[in-house]
Amino acid sequence: MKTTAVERADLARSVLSVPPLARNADLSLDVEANAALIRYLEAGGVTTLMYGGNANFYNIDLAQFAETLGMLQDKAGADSWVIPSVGPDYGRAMDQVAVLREHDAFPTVMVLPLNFPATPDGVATGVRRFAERYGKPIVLYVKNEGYITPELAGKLADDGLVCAMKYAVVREDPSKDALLSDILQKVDPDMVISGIGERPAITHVTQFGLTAFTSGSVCVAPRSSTALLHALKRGDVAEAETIRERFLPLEDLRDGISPIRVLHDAVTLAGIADMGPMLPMLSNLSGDERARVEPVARELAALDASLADAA
Ligand SMILES: N[C@@H](CC=O)C(=O)O
Repeated sequence: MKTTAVERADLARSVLSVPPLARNADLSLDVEANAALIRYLEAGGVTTLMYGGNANFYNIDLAQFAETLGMLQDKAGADSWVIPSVGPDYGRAMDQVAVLREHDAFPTVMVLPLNFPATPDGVATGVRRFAERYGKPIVLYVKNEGYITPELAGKLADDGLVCAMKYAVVREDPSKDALLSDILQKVDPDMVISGIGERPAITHVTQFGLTAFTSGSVCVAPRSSTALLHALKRGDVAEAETIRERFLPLEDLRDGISPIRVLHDAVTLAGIADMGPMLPMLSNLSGDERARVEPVARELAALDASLADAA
């Protein structure tokens, strides 16, 4: 596992996968299933694993947070980079520093965005205090308009407290995004990652100059998502658009039902690894929903497997 400090080049090296977390029936960690998903991603060329929303780190308790860090350190490949998440609330994030000190190998963590009422000044202060206590620059996750101002985000970056920003404000038309434009006046685009999967990734990279993208559906189709990243890097937008199309049936289901729940069960239904039950406050798909997701997930995984066969 990568243990060295984050460099700009690290961000663009791989699609930043955002995997679900596999659990046994009693909600304990299913180590073998998590390892199987990690191996599936790595075999598809994905070496960055960010455990955040799709793994429901929002609701993980402190003991299982520690256990998960140990498991990820143990199961990630030698060249892989694992980014766990902390928060989303301030007190919990500060408490998690003690656990991170016992698992000091991780180069950074992402601070999850809080849905409870918050102010930009309060968020900037909370992130600053967390990063100072942690002692390493963090990944700032901007998911909503008004969460933090471009100026405050830029100040955190200038002060060396932020090594990357995950930008995930959903827009009807991602090419029209005044907030992102303003952020890029204050934060180096090399530090900013498109954070909403394959759908807006091409626009974010080609029009705004973002450095790479995060994806949940990469956990079903790692080769395809990696091919999309490579196409973008060599400027082949037409090829990138063609690859992106493959993801839209699953992304449509995710957006229509629940991005996190559909991904969790899609990994199971595609036969990649059994993710098991979801940690409260989330729950697995209904029978009807599973019936809609299964063929789509299987088709995407099969398409991805055909890329391996062709290689
Ligand atoms: N939310 C996006 C990207 C990850 O954060 C996804 O799940 O595809």
